[in-house]
Amino acid sequence: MKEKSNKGVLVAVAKKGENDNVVEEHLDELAFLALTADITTEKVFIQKLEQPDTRTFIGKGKLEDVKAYVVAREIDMVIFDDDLSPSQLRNLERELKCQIYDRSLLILDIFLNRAQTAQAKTQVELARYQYLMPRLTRMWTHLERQRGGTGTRGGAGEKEIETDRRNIRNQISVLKKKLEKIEKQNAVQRKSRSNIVRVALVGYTNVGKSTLMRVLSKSDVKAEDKLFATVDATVRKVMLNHIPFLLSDTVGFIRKLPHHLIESFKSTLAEVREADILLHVVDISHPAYEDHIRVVKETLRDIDATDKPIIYVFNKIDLLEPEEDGEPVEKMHSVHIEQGDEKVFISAEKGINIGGLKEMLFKKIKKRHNQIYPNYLKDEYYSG
Ligand SMILES: Nc1nc2c(ncn2[C@@H]2O[C@H](COP(=O)(O)OP(=O)(O)OP(=O)(O)O)[C@@H](O)[C@H]2O)c(=O)[nH]1
Ligand SMILES: [Mg+2]
Repeated sequence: MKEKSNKGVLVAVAKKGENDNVVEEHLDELAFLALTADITTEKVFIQKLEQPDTRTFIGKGKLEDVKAYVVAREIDMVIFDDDLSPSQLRNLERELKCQIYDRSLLILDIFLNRAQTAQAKTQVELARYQYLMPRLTRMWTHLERQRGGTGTRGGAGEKEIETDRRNIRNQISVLKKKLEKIEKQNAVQRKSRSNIVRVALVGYTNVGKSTLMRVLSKSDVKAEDKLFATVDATVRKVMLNHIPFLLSDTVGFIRKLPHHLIESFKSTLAEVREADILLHVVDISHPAYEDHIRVVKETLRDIDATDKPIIYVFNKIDLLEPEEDGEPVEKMHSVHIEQGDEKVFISAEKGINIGGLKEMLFKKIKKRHNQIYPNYLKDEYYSG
């Protein structure tokens, strides 16, 4: 649809005492998010501050720098790494006179573009309206007009904003009802599958979940070097030795995933919540993989998906530098996981140690399967 990608500028506040690497890491991720949304990063502005400025997020001097750059280079959007308050958003919009994004809105936009099923689409729309509700400004009407939504035309005065607010409120309740209906249908479907072992792939975004899904289920699942390639849940039936199980692939997690989004994705994430076994996929070649593990664990707690056996699947080992003597790097040995959980090192793309993973997974599946069908092996013996 777009002829050329949008030009963007990233802005972050480095809090006192915050490690430079961490700030850089977060900005790299933000640039990757921007790229996924078809925005190229032209420049990055970082300001060291005790606290973000309550009025304009960054200080006055820095804001002038950003403004000068935006004008000189015809920048389309300025993206802030932290979420902006409604008043910060309004002030920045007035000062910079271009589209202002924060992390949440960027993620919401990406989800909106990627959602395929009615359920995912409805969930994202709901989350987006809930996010926009307190932030109804000129920007909102502008955004809505761009995507042909219900925004008011022309300049948005208080009266128009009030009308928009009423429209959104109506939309929110319509979407909620729609979701309830979809969720009821899905719950019935899930119940009909309750007699089969269920395994869910979880993990940070872009770690290789869909690639692994494709390897394990020998199916054609989309994998891309972009964030949030997968937004909808996919479920496949897979046989391992003689035991069938269901494998689900779903949306990846990220730090500061907008709260509304997690809320409204709870029904998609039911696949994870109701799974018997989790495969927590980690990109061990990523410098921030430990942070990623932490974020995923927090999100799992958020959606009540704890207390399940977990296999940590450390993926992309092909990208690690081997040590001189040919031993895998020390990193692989130093990874700590909780007692009772297991870990395995693989490369989904290069097909390294998939056998090892399958063996580990099979043991867990068999155990669960025997709980569901205590007589299964006996039956097989008699029928065979
Ligand atoms: N080098 C290497 N790249 C891999 C490996 N596994 C996956 N990839 C690449 O990593 C990128 C992301 O893979 P996906 O399978 O889409 O990751 P995902 O976790 O499903 O990502 P989202 O759906 O966006 O959350 C793709 O470019 C894959 O080709 C691996 O073992 N080694
Ligand atoms: Mg995926």
